[in-house]
Amino acid sequence: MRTSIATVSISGTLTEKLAAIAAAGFDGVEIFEQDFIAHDGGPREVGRMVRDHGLTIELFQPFRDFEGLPDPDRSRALNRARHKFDLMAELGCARILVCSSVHPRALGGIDRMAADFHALGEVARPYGIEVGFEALAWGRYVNDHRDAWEVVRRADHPNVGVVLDSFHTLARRLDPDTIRRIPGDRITFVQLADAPAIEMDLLYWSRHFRNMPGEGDLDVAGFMRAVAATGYDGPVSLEIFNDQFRGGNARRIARDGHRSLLNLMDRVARDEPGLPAPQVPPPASVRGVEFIEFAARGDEADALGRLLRTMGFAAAGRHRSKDVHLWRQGAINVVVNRETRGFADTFWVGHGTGVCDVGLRVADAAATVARARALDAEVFQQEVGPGELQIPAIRSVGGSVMHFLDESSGLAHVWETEFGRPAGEAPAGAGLTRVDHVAETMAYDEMLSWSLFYGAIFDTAKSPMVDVIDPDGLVRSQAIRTPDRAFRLTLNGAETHRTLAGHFLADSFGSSVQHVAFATGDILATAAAMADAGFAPLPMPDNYYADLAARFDLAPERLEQLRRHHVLYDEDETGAFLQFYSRPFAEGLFFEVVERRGAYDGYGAANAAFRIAAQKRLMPPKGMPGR
Ligand SMILES: O=C(O)c1ccc(O)c(O)c1
Ligand SMILES: [Mg+2]
Repeated sequence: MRTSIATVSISGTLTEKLAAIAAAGFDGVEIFEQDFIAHDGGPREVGRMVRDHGLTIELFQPFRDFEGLPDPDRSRALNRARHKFDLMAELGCARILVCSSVHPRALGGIDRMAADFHALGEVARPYGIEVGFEALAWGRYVNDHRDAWEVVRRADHPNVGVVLDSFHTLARRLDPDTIRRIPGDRITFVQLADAPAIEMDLLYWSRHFRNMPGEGDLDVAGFMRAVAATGYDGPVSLEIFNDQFRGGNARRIARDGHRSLLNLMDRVARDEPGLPAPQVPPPASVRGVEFIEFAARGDEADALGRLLRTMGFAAAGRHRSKDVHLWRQGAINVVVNRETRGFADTFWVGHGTGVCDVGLRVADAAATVARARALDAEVFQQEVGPGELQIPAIRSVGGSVMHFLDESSGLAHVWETEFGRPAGEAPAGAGLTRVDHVAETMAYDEMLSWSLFYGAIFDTAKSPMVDVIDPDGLVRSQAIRTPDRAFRLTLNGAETHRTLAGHFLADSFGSSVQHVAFATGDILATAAAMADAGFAPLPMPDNYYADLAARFDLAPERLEQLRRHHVLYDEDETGAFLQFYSRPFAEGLFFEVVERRGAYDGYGAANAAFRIAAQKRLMPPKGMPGR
């Protein structure tokens, strides 16, 4: 499969766009006419610049308002096409996209349009140019790929085919399986884009909100499966009109695009029978969180240790050769790394106290890294000391790392090997059993990147995005989880620096884990045990409990227990959710304790605004000593 991307998808000048596209590993580009016209350099120079990057110009586009016109508009349109074909000859490009007309004088008529395309095919033939007809979702007479194909079929010209664009098909909720009846050799070109499910005008949605396959809510994989079933073997190209991407980092957007295409084609090869076998290991199956590692120093490391102790964790040993300490409870391993060399040190210097490493239990650690590498992730390796295992790892959010452990390769013995403590001998403590979820905070414009990263590498599904109201702005939250819920992750995107998440980003110098939630089977017993050990929960105001009494049918004694332990409550048709929080530590990190009842699958979004307000009350005012 040849990968391609439209220049319109990337920010910057044409020169910058091409450099970013080439660096991301694409094979080719669609030259968007606007990008060419704005460039100061002729078509031969542009053609050379593209080829110097090792790229092919797969398509020139768009050619608008061509079909169904009365004369003299019709002959003018054919003349306009000749000009473009001359230009394409100089560029070195042999495919052009003609998008369906929105011209006020266009007359429609399927045979009239077919005759126009036959005539255009005759003009294109001596140039060796292929013309592809695309149905814009808002086209005047043609706005459905089935009609575009009928025009092409009746045009019956070897230089005329159909262009399929997933956005136009899926946005109009057309059944992508109708593509299966088009012969693959009549498909000139295939464009892919996803988009978030928002009800709005089609043209506006298309020009501002498209995103990479897997970043939105459309069934781009179903669309591409249908295309693959036709036998189409030409380039597959991203065409993403997105306001955020236009202003974003060109290299990151291009890398995300490449990753999304590889991921999509891998999923298609797995799901559509009869295609060549996938080249990379399958999406990794995550079994749970094996450890959370903090980089910390001095007083902050001591304070973290005290906090863990009040939460029921036991000090479970020191690393054989390093200043690294293990805390345990239930199946939870928290590692506090105080080393002044190596990766944790680098992380600490950049971020201060924070989660530098998350260890995941996976089905196959080596295969997980192989898939991540194939999807353009950065493999992480650090020199191992005496008595240490080389555990497969990759770079993750904000320069942190993610390690992978499995049963089969002996990596499960890491605790015994490095700490002299076999797994499974942890105390029950305050009743915390496992990590429920890990919450990462990032700038809003990084959220799609990281949700694609996790979605592509791991076997996960994402929940609809939720808006969380901070007193000083909006925070968006996207949850990602494995099918069995053994691993849950939330990504929180801050739009302003005045939100709690925004402060955290500023104070910890970039994206990283802001909180870790631990699960308990009995939150009131856990809260009581922690209180006995000296734990101070995040205090919630009485107003919150008065409102709970109004919203839910809770017995007064129950409500009083929740209030006493500062436990927040939510319920829906599937079950109930109880949660309480620690007070913030270091640069705004915190812990959460949760109990899920029934099949409750959320994160207490209804409580988030009140939790954030409570946390903000504990923050020292800006400009005061201590900040
Ligand atoms: O928004 C547009 O006009 C437009 C132009 C060309 C395309 O290929 C497309 O999908 C949309
Ligand atoms: Mg298109």
